[in-house]
Amino acid sequence: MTSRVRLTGITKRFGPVLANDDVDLDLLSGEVHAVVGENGAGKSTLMSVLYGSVHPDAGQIAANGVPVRFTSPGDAIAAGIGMVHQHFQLFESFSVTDNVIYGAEPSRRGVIDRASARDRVAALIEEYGSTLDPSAAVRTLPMGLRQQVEILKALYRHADVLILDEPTAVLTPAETGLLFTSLRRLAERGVAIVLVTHKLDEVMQVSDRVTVLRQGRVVETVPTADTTPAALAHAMTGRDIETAVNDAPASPGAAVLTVTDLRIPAEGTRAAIACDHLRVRAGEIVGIAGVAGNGQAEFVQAVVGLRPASGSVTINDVDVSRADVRRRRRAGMAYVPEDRAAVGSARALSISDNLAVGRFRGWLKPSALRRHAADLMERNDVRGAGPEARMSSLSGGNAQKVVLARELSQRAPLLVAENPTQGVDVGAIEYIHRELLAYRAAGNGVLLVSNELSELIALADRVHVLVGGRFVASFERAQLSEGRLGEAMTNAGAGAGTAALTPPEGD
Ligand SMILES: Nc1ncnc2c1ncn2[C@@H]1O[C@H](COP(=O)(O)OP(=O)(O)OP(=O)(O)O)[C@@H](O)[C@H]1O
Repeated sequence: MTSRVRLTGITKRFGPVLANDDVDLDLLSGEVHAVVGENGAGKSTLMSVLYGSVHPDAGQIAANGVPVRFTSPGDAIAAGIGMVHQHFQLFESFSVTDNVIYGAEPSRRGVIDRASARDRVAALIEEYGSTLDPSAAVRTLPMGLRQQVEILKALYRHADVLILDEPTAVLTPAETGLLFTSLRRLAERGVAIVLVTHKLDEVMQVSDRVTVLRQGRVVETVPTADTTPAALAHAMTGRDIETAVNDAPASPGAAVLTVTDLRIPAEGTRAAIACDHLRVRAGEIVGIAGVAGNGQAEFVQAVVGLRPASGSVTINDVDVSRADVRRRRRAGMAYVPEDRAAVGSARALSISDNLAVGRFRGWLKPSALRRHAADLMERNDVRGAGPEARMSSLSGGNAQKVVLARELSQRAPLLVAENPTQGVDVGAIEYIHRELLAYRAAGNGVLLVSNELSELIALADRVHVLVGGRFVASFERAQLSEGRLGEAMTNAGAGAGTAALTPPEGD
């Protein structure tokens, strides 16, 4: 295999942080190359350098052996480099075709040549082996197909280097399988694929080689066949990672959350959401499993007070059915939202301010706030420039740790945690899982919504499965397995009508 793009000696500093330190990365035509590392190790920075959106302080890029300089993503795209962002950049109301061609429409005598655009997109869809309907509006598509639109956008622009940033975070297991088959096919046709991910089992499954970054430096680049997930985790963190498991007997106390007859009407393409009864008791972790987009986000919003719903919600014996988030928090709720950038944090404020939100009342000395922040950052291993750095300067995983640290430190009787380990590294997952188990052991209750079945199986005392807005099945801890949960999640059509009621547990 020949070198398609070679990065040599890439160095990038953000103030005091050395995000990339003399990094070499050689991407070969026809390989899937995984890039792994802890949160803040410099993966996104390196990819941004490759995509022309970050300018390195030092280092060179060569494309097909020829030195190039990227001053913008436009230059990188012109050099055949495509990026599939973690958060899709699509127009919801546009069709698949219009999204793919947007900004690169073929024209004939100054007029958009729709016929040739349609033909090319149809040919690409076929070549990619996709089932996409080119005229479908993107808003009607599930995540896996939206992602295909993003990939087709890059291929339409003739990309033969494809960067994918955490591409499976929002996919179902089946969609992930399809994506990997497609990636392997693209690689066989000579495309160089870079996969940035925290999921080491996926690295093992799909990649040919893997580069490990640690604190801005390359630790190693190895053939995937010559390594193991444990060895990669050790290379990333410098220590052995142990998985935390809920093995302490449950001794649940009083209910800290009771949801009864909750209803959210259907909206647009989203089905109505119904929950007849769900309860979280002190000292237990109750999981909600389901594929993203099946109503989990809306259900959580209704529980925490961000979305109106009929029915009743009680937190710690206080009826909060009509209360806003603030009053629910006062009743004893902490909340780790999935979208920590938009909902969980104020990106323009400092880390210190973000850690203090909702924690203190009255007047506080800035020095005390800073000490509190420095302490929480240290205990939670938040890697950034310091308490006064802006939240927006943190890497994704470190931003998540800040939100989690703040919410856990409230020691509220009820914690609602929505995909708390999405985008965080193996070491942080271990840490967050231990913290959630400690929260349970301290006699608090956790409602854990997660797309990761392994997370629910490791931690939850009971799991409810949500499909198409309805709770279709419930499993006690002893019954939990990937097979059972996966089956309940995919048998939506069969199960939804018959088992829509969540049985009241022990009532
Ligand atoms: N625009 C920026 N301003 C200041 N610091 C930054 C900026 N971008 C990145 N950093 C810092 O550079 C370091 C590397 O960040 P980067 O986002 O590349 O890490 P990452 O490996 O992608 O992490 P994650 O897995 O959490 O996404 C981090 O310490 C981060 O705080």
